[in-house]
Amino acid sequence: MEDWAQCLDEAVRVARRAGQVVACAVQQEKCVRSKSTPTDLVTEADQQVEELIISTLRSRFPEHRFIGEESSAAGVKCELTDSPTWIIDPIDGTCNFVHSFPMVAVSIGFAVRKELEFGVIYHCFDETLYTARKGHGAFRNGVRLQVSKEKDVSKSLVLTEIGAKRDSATLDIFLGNMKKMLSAPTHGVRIIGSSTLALCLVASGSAEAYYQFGLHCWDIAAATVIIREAGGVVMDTTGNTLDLMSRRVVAAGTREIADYVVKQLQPINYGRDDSDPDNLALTSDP
Ligand SMILES: O=P(O)(O)O[C@H]1[C@H](O)[C@@H](O)[C@H](O)[C@H](O)[C@@H]1O
Ligand SMILES: [Mg+2]
Ligand SMILES: [Mg+2]
Repeated sequence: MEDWAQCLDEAVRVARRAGQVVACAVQQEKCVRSKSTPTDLVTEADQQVEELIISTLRSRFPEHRFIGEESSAAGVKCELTDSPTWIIDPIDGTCNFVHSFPMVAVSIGFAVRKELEFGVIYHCFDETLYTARKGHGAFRNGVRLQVSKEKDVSKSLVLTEIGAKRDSATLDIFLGNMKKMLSAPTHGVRIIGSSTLALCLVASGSAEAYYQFGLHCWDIAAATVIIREAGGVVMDTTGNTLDLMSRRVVAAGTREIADYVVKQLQPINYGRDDSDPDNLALTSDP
């Protein structure tokens, strides 16, 4: 039985270090560019922090593989194999980072034989550390986490994120999905600009559900372990098993709330993280 505790310890160390770099960089002048769309932002800090994380981990674990948001943006193939693989979002909430809006995290997930083994998410503004290892529970600053056990959707708070596509057809579907949630009626819907921190709020029992089309494997990986180890469910937006590379997710404290959310959603097609670049044309149709 492999023991990945050493890898988890290293992930915590480098996440904290990366988080401190982000917390310093947020006060500096930023060079902002866009990637897939004008609202899909990236800064030099995203690239430098990813380089810091990957170079640190690669020096400790040279035989491991790495999937990073900014490496993928630079053309490195996003491929999950059976090898021990680190799945990294160096700055989750880059738009928030650009605006100094205090919801920004470093997310480091780890998978072996395509199974998620542990996740670490560090909230850079308030130094909150979320950790979870498969079979060992989920924690926030060392205190065990428990999801909300609410089954009644009319007593639920639901979180989502907008995603990068802002064409009219996509926005109609996005707003239609939000209208379905608001007219359930749920207590409310919140968008905080960081999918990983939103998912950690579900793991903490501070919200009952999260759904999104358009996030990536590096947004989902670490948070999935944290929610599952806090007693929650993470699945595909069809209600089937989670597909880490599918760019879509539903997460909830209870299966009942997850199933309700799944039934309301109209899909938005963002393609896949592991599709070839020439398949990206598929993502033009919502
Ligand atoms: O690019 P970063 O790492 O900031 O991640 C965000 C995505 O860019 C958004 O599309 C998505 O909607 C979420 O806000 C996600 O956190
Ligand atoms: Mg990011
Ligand atoms: Mg992200």
